[in-house]
Amino acid sequence: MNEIDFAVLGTGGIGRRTLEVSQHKEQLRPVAACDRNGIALDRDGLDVEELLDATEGNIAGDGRGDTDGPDAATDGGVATDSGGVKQTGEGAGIVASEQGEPTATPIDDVIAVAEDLDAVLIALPNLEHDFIPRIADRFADAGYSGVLIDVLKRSRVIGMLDERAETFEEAGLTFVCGAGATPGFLTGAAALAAQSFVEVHEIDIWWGVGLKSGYKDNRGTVREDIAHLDGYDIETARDLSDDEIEEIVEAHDGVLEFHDMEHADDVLLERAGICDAEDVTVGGVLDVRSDEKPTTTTVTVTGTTFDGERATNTFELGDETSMAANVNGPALGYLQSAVRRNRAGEYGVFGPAELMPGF
Ligand SMILES: NC(=O)c1ccc[n+]([C@@H]2O[C@H](COP(=O)([O-])OP(=O)(O)OC[C@H]3O[C@@H](n4cnc5c(N)ncnc54)[C@H](O)[C@@H]3O)[C@@H](O)[C@H]2O)c1
Repeated sequence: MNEIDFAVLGTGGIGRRTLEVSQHKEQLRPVAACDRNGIALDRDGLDVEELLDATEGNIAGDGRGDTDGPDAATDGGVATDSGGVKQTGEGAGIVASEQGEPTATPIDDVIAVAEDLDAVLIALPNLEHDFIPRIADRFADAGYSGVLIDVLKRSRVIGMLDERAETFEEAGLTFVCGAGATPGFLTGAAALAAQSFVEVHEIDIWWGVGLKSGYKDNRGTVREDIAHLDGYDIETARDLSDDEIEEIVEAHDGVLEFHDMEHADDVLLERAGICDAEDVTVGGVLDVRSDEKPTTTTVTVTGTTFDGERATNTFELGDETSMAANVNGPALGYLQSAVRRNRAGEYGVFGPAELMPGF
């Protein structure tokens, strides 16, 4: 496959690792990356190592994905150090890199060079449900006709993207939604595990993540997960200060357990025709004090075979595989498949249960 030039929107806990994992994929060339405060651009390929060094422990933002302002892209503000985040160089995030330029309009700046891009991976926080759909609108309005791919989690966003399918088709845009680990990798695994059956009764996704780098380096991820705890929702989670988040983590001794999460695995499996959304459950355990997984990530698919046997197929991840590996490997794998589809003239909205990721 020909080389793929891609951009990453958001270089926090996920986006930084996207860039790092892409270094292991010959055909992928990261040429643009932005965060809330800045943008790095190089048509010959970013110096990923330099960018990662400059942003180590130095992520611009508070995990909110601020959408204030007239064009709803960024507040252009400067992140503060309130969460104990080390600031290296001047300013926060990408602007600390030699390649970074400050900007008040990072997403617009990527859109301005989008005609040179084959794909754009969106690794932005998602505490406003229409944030990513609105970003997609802006790429489509600007005439972008490549791949957009996100790692968002919430079920209700998928419908908002589906509503835009016709617009994407007309624009020649291929959108892959929910293409991280869960939803994403594990949704795809469930779709594959379902193939033994003629009827699927139940799909259970149970994940374990150990993230010693904690809230300060994974702000969007931890803030959004807290929204699933009893007594919280995305509005209350969005309003929490960094200190309040650290207090919640402290109150749980660093281990947060979640049940019945609103993860889009359910609607993505339903739209792929595998089972009803209500037959899918997602839960898991996040340990922000240790890199060791607190529980093994498992997907179980229970169904009935054509000859009447009821059985459960199980897919399990190795405990040594990190969240960064299980989100970014698949996200880049789906990105490659999506570029193939796009080049073959297939446009619209796809979910991770509908295409196999490339390697
Ligand atoms: N599907 C999965 O399996 C999976 C797993 C983990 C995380 N995620 C999702 O990935 C997303 C990112 O999480 P994270 O922990 O990397 O977040 P983070 O807070 O560490 O990083 C977010 C990045 O986005 C940038 N940003 C925020 N608002 C912006 C704006 N308006 N314009 C430009 N840049 C902006 C920030 O500067 C930062 O670089 C979250 O939505 C999280 O839920 C998905």
